[in-house]
Amino acid sequence: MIVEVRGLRKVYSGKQEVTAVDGIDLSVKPGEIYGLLGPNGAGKTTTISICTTRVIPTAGTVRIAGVDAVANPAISRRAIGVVPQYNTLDRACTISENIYFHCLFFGFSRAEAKARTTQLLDQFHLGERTKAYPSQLSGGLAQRVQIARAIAHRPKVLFLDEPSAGLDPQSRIAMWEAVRALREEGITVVLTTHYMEEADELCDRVAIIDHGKILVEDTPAALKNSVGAQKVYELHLRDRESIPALAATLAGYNGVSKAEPTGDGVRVLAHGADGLLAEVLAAAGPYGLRDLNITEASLETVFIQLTGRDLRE
Ligand SMILES: Nc1ncnc2c1ncn2[C@@H]1O[C@H](COP(=O)(O)OP(=O)(O)OP(=O)(O)O)[C@@H](O)[C@H]1O
Repeated sequence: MIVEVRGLRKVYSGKQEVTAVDGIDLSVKPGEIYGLLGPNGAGKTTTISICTTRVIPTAGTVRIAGVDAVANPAISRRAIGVVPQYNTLDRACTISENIYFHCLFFGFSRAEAKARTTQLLDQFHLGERTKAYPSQLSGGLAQRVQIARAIAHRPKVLFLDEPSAGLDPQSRIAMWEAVRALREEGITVVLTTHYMEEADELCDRVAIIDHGKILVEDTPAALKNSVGAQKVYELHLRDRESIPALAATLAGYNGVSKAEPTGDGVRVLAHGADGLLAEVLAAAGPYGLRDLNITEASLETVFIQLTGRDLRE
């Protein structure tokens, strides 16, 4: 395992103590893209900050490529690259200088730093903007420069904290492609996200995290399979008093793996029996069916099943 986290805890002290990370264990295999998926405040950033030596844990251990990151932060920093949640490019330097000085900082000679900078500018399609300053870049471009800079010293593991926060959909897809290319190069990637599509599309394995704990961890496909349904029907009803009765009726239908009351209706997890939708509609009609939303079972469905909450809440 290239990243091994055991019994990790972080309690922030202050007027009110906050337990941000509450006993996390995780193991990341070399060459995989590993995602921590969870809502805001789940403890993702704190976990990554400890792994990248920026926050000291209250308890627990982190080993990166075999090195104890808490006891030997300076050594383990050579093995990791970090792209934090916010743009940390040096605004007084050009794109090219940001990468070049990073290389010098990690002990490259001037000639090596120059060659590595040229190579990265080319690899990340930044060649036309080498003399631009960070303030002149779009969010997507700045993110690309941050990734290029983070891998300049050839780390084994790249940590990305919410890499697509604030990116438009096109830049997000470009970023996914850049991250997949890093996996091809043999770089292990650990990222945090609260976008279930991102975890699903990009990650080889995902840990769902909430209130500082990992609830489940597996491949996106296995996590979705665990729900035991392909489709989710969200029924919104006018007559709220009858919701429990309707949920109980629907739960007995052939092809329904679960039917549960929600605030204003019933959520039906269905595993694709022919004609089921028509039966559900017929049953819900008398209760004042206001709206129906049908989606594929997703990591969001997994999260809702585990916590009773929406990822976005
Ligand atoms: N420096 C700090 N001091 C006190 N509390 C903190 C500190 N940093 C984070 N927290 C709290 O710890 C909890 C976990 O925060 P963390 O940033 O790790 O979560 P997150 O899942 O990354 O969420 P986000 O995506 O919003 O950053 C939150 O309740 C947060 O308010």
